[in-house]
Amino acid sequence: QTGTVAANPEQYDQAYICPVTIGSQTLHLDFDTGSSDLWVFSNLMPSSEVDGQTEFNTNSAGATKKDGYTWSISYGDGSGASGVVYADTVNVGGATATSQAVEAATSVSSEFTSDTGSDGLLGLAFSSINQVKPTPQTTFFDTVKSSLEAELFTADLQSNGPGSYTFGYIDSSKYTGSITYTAVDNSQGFWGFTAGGYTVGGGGSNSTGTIGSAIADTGTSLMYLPTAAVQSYYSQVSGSSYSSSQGGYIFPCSASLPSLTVSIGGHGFVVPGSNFNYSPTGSGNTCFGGLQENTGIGFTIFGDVFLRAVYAIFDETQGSPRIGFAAQ
Ligand SMILES: O=C(CCCl)NNC1=[NH+]CCN1
Repeated sequence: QTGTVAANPEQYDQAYICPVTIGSQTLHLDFDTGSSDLWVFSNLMPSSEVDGQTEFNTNSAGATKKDGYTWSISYGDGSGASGVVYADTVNVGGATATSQAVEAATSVSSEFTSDTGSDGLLGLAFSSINQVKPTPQTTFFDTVKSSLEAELFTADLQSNGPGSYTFGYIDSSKYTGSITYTAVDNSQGFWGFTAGGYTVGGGGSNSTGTIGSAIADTGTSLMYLPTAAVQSYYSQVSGSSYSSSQGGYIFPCSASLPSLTVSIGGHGFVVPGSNFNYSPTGSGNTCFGGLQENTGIGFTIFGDVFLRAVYAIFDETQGSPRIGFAAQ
């Protein structure tokens, strides 16, 4: 089988939300290659923590409670959720898991309550970091992958317009040129890979360092790189500065933003300057940068700001996982 589902950006491309059918309900979930739990708002939550989201009905006929199973998760941005576990049929654009662990929230943090466009998350990292106790559950991809035409999924994220995820096949209309594959280190449960040198702007190679180990994370809005690369970038943006009150680099919204080219698997991938204007700060006609320092996160994260510039293939067809990128 295969699946194809639209990926609809929230405001400022903060996250990408996809329709998922669970039993007879359709919920809109944030597909997240940086985590491994499929969790949903549910009827078990206090109404004070729900702001218009669709709630999974744990009393529906097809939902089977997994007694004694619980979960609790916290994300890199400090948000979190917790609850209990059911099994139900989950259909993503035609790819169907007949008995998928659906983690019903009993509580969510304020970030999720206020994210009114999302009814939960669908984790697409490795099942080794699933947070269900006493027994970790498989991700949707792990549950269905043996039944897919090919054991892979792809992400085509667009700026300010619908993109898509596919399961089981590569859509050759979504990219130009060839796909560059590179090995994945999933020892920490993420789609980890090694990135090489970088160049700021279209000029010659002006980078000195290399980026090193990184993760591909559709659940993170921005791109977080080592300090040297980030300082090198903003040195080319007039009027930019680090704002401790805003918690990152900002610049005049009228600033001209250079592109950033990153070498992965020996191929240079260009992130256009426009990707680095994330959102207005709300003060002084300054804008918040889509590129920020990785200090304090512990990971270099190629989030949506990068992934919008490429077609990404998350591939387990070779036995060992690999990730592929192509220009789009
Ligand atoms: O938690 C992370 C970072 C992993 Cl290093 N990404 N996924 C996510 N989901 C919601 C917010 N962020």
